[in-house]
Amino acid sequence: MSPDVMIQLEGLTIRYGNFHAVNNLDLNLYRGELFGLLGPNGAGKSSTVRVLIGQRKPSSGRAYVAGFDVQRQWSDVKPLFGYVPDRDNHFDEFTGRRNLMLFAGLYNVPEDRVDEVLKQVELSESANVVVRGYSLGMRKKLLLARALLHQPPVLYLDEPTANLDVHSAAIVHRILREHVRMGGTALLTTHNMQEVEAICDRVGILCAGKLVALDTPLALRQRHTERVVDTILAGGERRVFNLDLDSDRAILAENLKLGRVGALHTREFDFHSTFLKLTGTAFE
Ligand SMILES: Nc1ncnc2c1ncn2[C@@H]1O[C@H](COP(=O)(O)OP(=O)(O)OP(=O)(O)O)[C@@H](O)[C@H]1O
Repeated sequence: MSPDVMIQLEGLTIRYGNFHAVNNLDLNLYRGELFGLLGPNGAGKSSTVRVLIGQRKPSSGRAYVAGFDVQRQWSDVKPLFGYVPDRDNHFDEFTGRRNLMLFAGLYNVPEDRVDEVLKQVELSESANVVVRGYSLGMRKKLLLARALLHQPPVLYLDEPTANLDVHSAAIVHRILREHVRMGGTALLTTHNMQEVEAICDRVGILCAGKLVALDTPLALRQRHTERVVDTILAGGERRVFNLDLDSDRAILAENLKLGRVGALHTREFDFHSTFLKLTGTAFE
């Protein structure tokens, strides 16, 4: 294994009964990489993460973190990651600080680290408020603070910015980018395509348990973008031309030559369109 590989999935297969939720997945994640695992509902993202956090055994195949086998060397793997689940499990009747103190005790982390992570996620002012009074966004940030406590090299995050306002989402993004800038690895699942384009170094798109795309968001967008222009022709007719089709290009050129194009707008295809195209065609 290359020293830069932090997480390695080898032929990972997860079955529920006869149903393949994840089917023979090979994937390497590197140090210093923020990786987005994408896919429609039911694609197998959470099942994959469940193996990595030790909640589920693979039906076949292997998962390694820093060269340690997740099944066979769990005690070496466990301290290497922090996990932000999609649903929180805080002690509601305790303050934010007390919640973190409990975990600091479990991880043998010095108490001043608690105030550091509270500051990092901008929860210092609410540290002494009971969690029952926290908003959904504050709860999520408290989960991230907990995952960061023991400064693990790997972070797994299940939809880390769901329910967060723009400001809080920006805080999470900044923390994740900082984590990978310092050589850490982050694996996040998300349905937010803007987030993917904004912060992910690479993405893998799962569809029905199989990897259908793996690259940088930009490369995927460039490779799969349809070049489409919307026009309004003389007489008010609206027409869409696909520049990847010879026939459409020829008709558009002819209309331009005859001065019949009143307005022309090139569509900006974003990563959202790329995702829909990749996941849609994968079912065909
Ligand atoms: N415990 C389980 N028992 C049976 N089937 C399951 C179980 N957990 C997941 N599945 C099925 O496995 C498939 C993959 O589920 P998984 O939760 O991994 O998908 P996902 O990509 O995380 O979806 P989402 O985006 O909705 O969270 C789905 O069809 C799901 O119904």
